[in-house]
Amino acid sequence: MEELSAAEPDMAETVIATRALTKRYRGGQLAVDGLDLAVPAGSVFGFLGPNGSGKTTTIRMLMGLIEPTSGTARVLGRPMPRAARAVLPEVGALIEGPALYGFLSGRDNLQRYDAADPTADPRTRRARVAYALDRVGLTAAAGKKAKAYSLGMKQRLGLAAALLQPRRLLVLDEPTNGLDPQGMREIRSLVRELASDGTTVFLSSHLLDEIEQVCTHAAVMAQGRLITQGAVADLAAGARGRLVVTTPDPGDAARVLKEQGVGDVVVTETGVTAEPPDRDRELAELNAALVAAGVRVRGFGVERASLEDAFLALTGEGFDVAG
Ligand SMILES: Nc1ncnc2c1ncn2[C@@H]1O[C@H](COP(=O)(O)OP(=O)(O)OP(=O)(O)O)[C@@H](O)[C@H]1O
Repeated sequence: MEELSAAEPDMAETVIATRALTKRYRGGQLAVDGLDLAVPAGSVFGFLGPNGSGKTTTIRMLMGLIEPTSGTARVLGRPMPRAARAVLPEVGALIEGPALYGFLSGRDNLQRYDAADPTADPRTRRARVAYALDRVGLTAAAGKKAKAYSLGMKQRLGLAAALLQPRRLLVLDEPTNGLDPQGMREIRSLVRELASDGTTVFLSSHLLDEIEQVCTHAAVMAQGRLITQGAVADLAAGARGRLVVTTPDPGDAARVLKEQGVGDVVVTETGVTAEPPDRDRELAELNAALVAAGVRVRGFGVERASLEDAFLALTGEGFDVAG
């Protein structure tokens, strides 16, 4: 039997699949360059990249809002934009902030939204709206005018609109952009809840730690190209962690580690970090060498690699959140 290569994931289990997807804007800007994306069913998939890396352009192609210059995109197994009519009713999307009427209450906004859907039965509208409000925790504030909502509440109302119908896939473009930490937490826990019901969630973000906290899978973009994708745990495991020594004697600690041949020794506020040795035995020896040299070691160990470490290892540069 022929084996499937990594570039040909099992379509049945892949909710979003693109092949060499490319977008060159009229001005000549190559915004997305040969993208092969594979989003597994049931995942919370983080689409990560600094501003301008091509995330929104990709999402707009996936939703059939713009045509790719070349390459293909399949969403829920169907080609986009050709099958947009059949596919989009099963996709809830929150792109570039929700369009809301500030003078209407949250509830009335949802009523209007639901009424605009020709497939939505007016007799069950009230129940659908009540359910969606409850889902995003806005029942108590449903009667307030949307213009009085905080940014986080507006964002949740936008999500409620996406949840009026049962969806197999949710596509959220920077859902926590501009929110305060509390608002970000609310959206994150909502995303987790939705995912636990089996909905695949595809969300873009320029925040590494956000992806790490909420996503099972991720793809990393830079300048229109895919750098890597896969399970978050695997991505992070691909990078080595850091040796972290907590000590009030960082200068001495750094000197001893360098003498022991340890690479990339960096003095921090609380001690020293460095490249970890390859074997555990060497780790114990390093600790012994520090103590023998009179360094007061308060903490010593290897910290698990983060997605940021993985990104650094892949690109050789920091993740520039400002783009
Ligand atoms: N309509 C357009 N016409 C021409 N160039 C565009 C257009 N939209 C985006 N671009 C350019 O394409 C590149 C990718 O932009 P895109 O918005 O897809 O990135 P992004 O990762 O979503 O960033 P952001 O988070 O800032 O939206 C950028 O260089 C941008 O300037």
